Amino acid sequence: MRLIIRDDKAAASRHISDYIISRIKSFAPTPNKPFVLGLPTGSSPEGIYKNLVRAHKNGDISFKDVITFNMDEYVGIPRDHPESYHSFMYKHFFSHIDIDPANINILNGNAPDLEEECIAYEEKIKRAGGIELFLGGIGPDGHIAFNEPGSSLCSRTRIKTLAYDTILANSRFFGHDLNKVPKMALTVGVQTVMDAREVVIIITGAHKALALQKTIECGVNHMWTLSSLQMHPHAMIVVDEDATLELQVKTVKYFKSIEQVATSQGFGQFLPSAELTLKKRDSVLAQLDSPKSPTPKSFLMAPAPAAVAAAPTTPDLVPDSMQSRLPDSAVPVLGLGVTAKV
Ligand SMILES: N[C@@H]1[C@@H](O)[C@H](O)[C@@H](COP(=O)(O)O)O[C@@H]1O
Repeated sequence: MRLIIRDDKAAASRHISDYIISRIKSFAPTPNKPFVLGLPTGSSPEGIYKNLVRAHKNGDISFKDVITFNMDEYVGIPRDHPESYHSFMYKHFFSHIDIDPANINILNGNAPDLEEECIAYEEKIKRAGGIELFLGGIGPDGHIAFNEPGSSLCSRTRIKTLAYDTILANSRFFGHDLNKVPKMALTVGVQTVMDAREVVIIITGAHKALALQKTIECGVNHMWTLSSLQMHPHAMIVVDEDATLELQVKTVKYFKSIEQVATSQGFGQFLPSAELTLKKRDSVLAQLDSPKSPTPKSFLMAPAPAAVAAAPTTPDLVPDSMQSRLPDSAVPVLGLGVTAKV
């Protein structure tokens, strides 16, 4: 998991919108190979949508060959209700970009058979080839989509009763009247999110600091459903400084240094395309199976001690802020050809 820490919400949003744009561009979607994007609602992603709309208007990105699947929708309020997630998505995103309306998928909280609606949604995701990147936010209790505390970490799209905390948190959109907040929703499951090839989450504000701490520093736990991301091979959480308030200083420094070192080495959040990974795998298997290419004997031999001792230190591997923490003399590190100061 990557944790990216930015000074404030605007910078965190910018990081994510730039990242989504570069992912879509490098994927180079076509009508036959669309980019499948999972999307959230809420105040957290508003800045991201604003940036994506601006980039589209500047001619920097097209959503023509992008298929979207939204995370969730309330049950029982009209589609055109100003607080429905349909309305939210059109207001903040879909009405301002060149997406084909046929490519927009949002759960229908007024479907005659809600269970069928959920089954069909999972099937549609599968038929679209699976979600390439799922963007999400979280509730203060650590829920992802509407997967409230105690949700099964294997859950799929289904009908969900909302927790009192969530009803309370969302009442701000309904004139602070708890009676007006829908009590049920349709939501993708934790497993639906986990099945995405990549998950990117935005978390900002001190009121979400405990949820971030539980997600990152504690174990995988159904009471904090986002903690399931610890089991995802490509997860990135982007936060502002306020959201880190409950984290240990050590955790914050660790993730900051990881980002610094990775950037200095030219590794951002790099995700090779699924096709490229498969091609590489085929080529590796072919090499392993080929009698012509055994591992060269010279590679298997121990490195010459003189060469190890003479190897230069590699300050590039250590960010500037940590240079002063390096001890003084250089010694070889486990024959890796890398030396560190002691
Ligand atoms: N179902 C949504 C979630 O998907 C969202 O992450 C959460 C946080 O919203 P906000 O970003 O406004 O804090 O609200 C709702 O519960």
